[in-house]
Amino acid sequence: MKLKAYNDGVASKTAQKKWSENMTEVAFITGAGQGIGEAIAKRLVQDDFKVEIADLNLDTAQKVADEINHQKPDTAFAVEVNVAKRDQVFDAIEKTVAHFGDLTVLINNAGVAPSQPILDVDEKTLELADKININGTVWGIQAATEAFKKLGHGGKIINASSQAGIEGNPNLTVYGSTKFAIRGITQTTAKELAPLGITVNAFAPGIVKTPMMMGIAHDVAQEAGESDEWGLKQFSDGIALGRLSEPEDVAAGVAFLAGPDSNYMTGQTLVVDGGMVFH
Ligand SMILES: NC(=O)C1=CN([C@@H]2O[C@H](COP(=O)(O)OP(=O)(O)OC[C@H]3O[C@@H](n4cnc5c(N)ncnc54)[C@H](O)[C@@H]3O)[C@@H](O)[C@H]2O)C=CC1
Ligand SMILES: CC(=O)C(C)=O
Repeated sequence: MKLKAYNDGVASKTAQKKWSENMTEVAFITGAGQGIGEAIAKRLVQDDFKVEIADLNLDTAQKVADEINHQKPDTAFAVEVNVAKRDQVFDAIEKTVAHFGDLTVLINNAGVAPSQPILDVDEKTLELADKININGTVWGIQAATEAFKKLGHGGKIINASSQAGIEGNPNLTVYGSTKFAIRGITQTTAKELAPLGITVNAFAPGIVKTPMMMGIAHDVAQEAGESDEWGLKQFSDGIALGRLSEPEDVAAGVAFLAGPDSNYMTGQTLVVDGGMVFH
């Protein structure tokens, strides 16, 4: 009975309709003011999406939106949001629907990545990472689900995990635990929301050239008294494809999850890491 409900939900008429009638796709992307989120926004606009550039930093979000609108007018809109705050996430998603008239995809991309040896882990760091990476994802899923229900159609939710959420990385106990949690949240909500025609998937990047990764490499290097270059090498050695990831590599995987070719996928984590972890 339950299985049937899941299957009916994923293949529901509303969800199918949304992705087969060439209607406007609208994606809300958190942490889109820089790095991977920015690349996702730019890629989705190429794929004919309208995009909400949601970030804690309104200046960078506005800059990304301006760049996109300059290339393709009226396709991007910036909004300030702290994903750790439930009310702000709901407000920002309501603003998106008010601005674009719809919401079809949520990308919970915003995150922070503290790096500390286990004995240095403190309450404040653990709580902050959980609030942003885990709670922020839950608030996003709730707010998008409410919006999809009000709009009368299904939708797609895509969450940022990491290779560090599939295999443990030294010094990343705090960060890695949040990224393991994202895969759990993705699986449970995929089952729970399938009857509403909502799919939930995650993406797991490897070592991506963004300000976040440069910060982690720096912290690890400081800890060992080595150079930043050495720090980066600790993470980049062992990538089968022999190069670090560009944000655009990840955006291509996310575009697949956001588009119709992934309609029969839910609860999965797409690893885009150049061959680091194999599961
Ligand atoms: N860079 C990498 O190598 C990898 C990154 N990831 C994940 O990909 C996602 C994006 O990472 P990057 O682009 O590298 O990070 P980044 O640090 O370069 O950019 C993150 C963006 O999120 C925003 N942000 C931070 N806290 C926020 C909050 N409370 N509310 C709203 N926005 C907030 C920041 O202002 C920034 O614009 C993260 O979830 C990260 O954990 C996963 C695997 C590897
Ligand atoms: C930042 C990150 O997700 C790593 C190192 O896997």
